[in-house]
Amino acid sequence: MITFDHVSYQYPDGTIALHDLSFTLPQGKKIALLGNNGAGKSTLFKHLNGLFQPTTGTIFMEDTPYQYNRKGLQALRGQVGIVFQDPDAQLFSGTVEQDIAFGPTNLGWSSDKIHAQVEHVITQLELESLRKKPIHFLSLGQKKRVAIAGVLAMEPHILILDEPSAGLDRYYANQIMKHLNDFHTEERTIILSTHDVDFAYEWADLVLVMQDGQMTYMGDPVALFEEQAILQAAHLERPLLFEVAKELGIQNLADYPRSRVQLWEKMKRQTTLV
Ligand SMILES: Nc1ncnc2c1ncn2[C@@H]1O[C@H](COP(=O)(O)OP(=O)(O)OP(=O)(O)O)[C@@H](O)[C@H]1O
Repeated sequence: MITFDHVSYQYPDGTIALHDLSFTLPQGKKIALLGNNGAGKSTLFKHLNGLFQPTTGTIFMEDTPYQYNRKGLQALRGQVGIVFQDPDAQLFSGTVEQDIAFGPTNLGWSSDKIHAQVEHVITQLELESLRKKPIHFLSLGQKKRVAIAGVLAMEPHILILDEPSAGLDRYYANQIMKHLNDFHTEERTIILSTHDVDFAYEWADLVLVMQDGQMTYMGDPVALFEEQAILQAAHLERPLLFEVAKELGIQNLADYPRSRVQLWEKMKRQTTLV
């Protein structure tokens, strides 16, 4: 559980990117952060793993304020893993397998555990054919998958991903989401930013909306898409499934399937019954 208490952040050029944010991110949820370009999503994420320190306000892990000294940051980064929007910001070792091993090595794990973990994520993310390849020869989408593999290998309790599917083709975007769902447990929180409202509606337990450095919504994904004023201000459209339900005159949207597969099953059942 991470809590922001009146957190603001100002870049050195004077831009205020976070305005007095106070909220708690509960443990074990799948959280989608929505917001248009420049809303403050990446800036917020960089605070979650201690890369940025608030200009004013405090961030807590459980009840303990973040410590920005070497020891505090090392402990924090064992718990909070982040995948940046730009994979070049986090890949620096020679080959794919060396890069994936880098994080677990920094956590001081035994070589057996590191080896087992690296093998596991290489298989999971279908990186066998690339394992010996130098990072700088990889395509953007391949780099992104390696960056995600490197963070998954550390098994963080809180996993943050800044637009994980941007730059990936549909096959790998779906694969990544499947692996994230497998990775998610009641103890592990996944927080990702996305511009894809359809995906957020289907996937998330909890949705956050940012606009101009402020949090304008935090709550249930179904309730969000009834909030026309918030959607308009954040330039968000309604998800297709939500629109379909509305079109069909369904009143209780909370009971309506948020997954395409469930919706399809429901429609098939209804058609057979009619
Ligand atoms: N290094 C920086 N110096 C000054 N201003 C910055 C810097 N980085 C970001 N900003 C500004 O901070 C604000 C928030 O930017 P941020 O990158 O957090 O937004 P975002 O929601 O992640 O956007 P996107 O969806 O485009 O990735 C923007 O106004 C941006 O111009």
